[in-house]
Amino acid sequence: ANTPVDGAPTSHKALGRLGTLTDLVVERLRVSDDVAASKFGTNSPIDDPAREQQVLDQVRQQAGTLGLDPESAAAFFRDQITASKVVQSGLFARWTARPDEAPTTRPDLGQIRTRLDRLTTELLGQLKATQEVRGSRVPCTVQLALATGSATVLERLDALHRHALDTAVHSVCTGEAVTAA
Ligand SMILES: C=C(O[C@@H]1C=C(C(=O)O)C=C[C@H]1O)C(=O)O
Repeated sequence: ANTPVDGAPTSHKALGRLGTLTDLVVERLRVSDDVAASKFGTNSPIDDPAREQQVLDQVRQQAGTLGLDPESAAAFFRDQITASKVVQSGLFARWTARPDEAPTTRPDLGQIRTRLDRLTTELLGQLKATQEVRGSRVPCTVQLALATGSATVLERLDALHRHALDTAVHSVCTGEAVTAA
């Protein structure tokens, strides 16, 4: 599926019925690189509880409109937030240890958050679209392994982003984010 993010088309890459969902999860992790670049060397902390609350409020509201259980959707997004902070702290550590690898430009956090808000809507759409397959535990586990495995190869994820991806998808098949309202 072609999902316009930031005006630019992104092509569907990861395989199987959870491929598009996984692509969006990876996209959000990549945006976390930009978040880290916007905060590194500034007073902005990696942890921003007020912003997290705003993200989760948007999630609960839009989930309800879609007929997804708001708390299950919020649980999925708490994992996305945890995964984003895994990426951010990993990159902070990397850039502190090797300043030559640190970003030389500082993107605007406000613009990045607008992009994250659009990804929230797209991710919720995919939670809705995958409700059926996510509800069947064994097929879901197989599809998730296929999607994350192919995304890891095709997107050339490094160890940090692979670890963050595992964190981000860990409740996809557990029923946590599955239930209809
Ligand atoms: C991505 C950010 O960093 C953290 C992660 C968040 C997220 O994944 O949505 C929200 C707030 C921060 O705790 C941010 O500050 O926007």
